[in-house]
Amino acid sequence: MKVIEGRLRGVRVIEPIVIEDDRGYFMESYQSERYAAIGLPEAFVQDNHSLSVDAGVIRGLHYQLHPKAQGKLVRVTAGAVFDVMVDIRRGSPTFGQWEGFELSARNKRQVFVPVGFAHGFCTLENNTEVQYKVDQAYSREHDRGIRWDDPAIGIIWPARAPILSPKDSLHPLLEHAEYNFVD
Ligand SMILES: Cc1cn([C@H]2C[C@H](O)[C@@H](COP(=O)(O)OP(=O)(O)O[C@H]3O[C@@H](C)C(=O)[C@@H](O)[C@H]3O)O2)c(=O)[nH]c1=O
Repeated sequence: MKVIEGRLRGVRVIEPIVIEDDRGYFMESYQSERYAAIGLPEAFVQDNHSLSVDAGVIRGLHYQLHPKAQGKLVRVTAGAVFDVMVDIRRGSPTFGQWEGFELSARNKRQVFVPVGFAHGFCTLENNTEVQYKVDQAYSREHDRGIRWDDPAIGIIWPARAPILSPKDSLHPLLEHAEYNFVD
């Protein structure tokens, strides 16, 4: 597999080896020893799967506070997204900066989003399915968000009038958000 380091420290893009034959293809989408060897968590404890019916849906920017902070291994199994992560580790030289990657069912890329990042994505196609592994279970009390369009972050999203959940349209700006990650 090919591993590309992100610009923001700890972010990784993984391109699995895809073995094609007359029937289609086979790939190992996760293998604990190999993924741990490139710096990912030893164990993931929950798998998530979401469907967004429309292109132009933005989900994010989400994170869980310590002690329930999550690392996430994200991939797309139908459709495509622009996947974004924002560094919110206090003291990080890249604090407040973002990075984004296109993930699709076609390119089979995976992104690892470490603890200390807010994460979100914008769907690029109808009926997009995102699947991701997390290394801490969901905790509603620790779940937090930052506004997708915070001008201080300045994410260039591929949608002008995105479709948002009511919750996601009400998140605070980064300067008012609660987070407890230290670099
Ligand atoms: C994330 C999550 C949500 N839920 C519930 C809460 C709610 O009733 C329903 C939908 O939740 P949300 O609106 O938060 O779902 P969604 O907006 O898809 O949230 C996800 O967004 C992406 C960008 C992430 O990074 C994920 O970690 C997660 O925060 O599912 C769980 O039961 N377990 C979970 O792990």
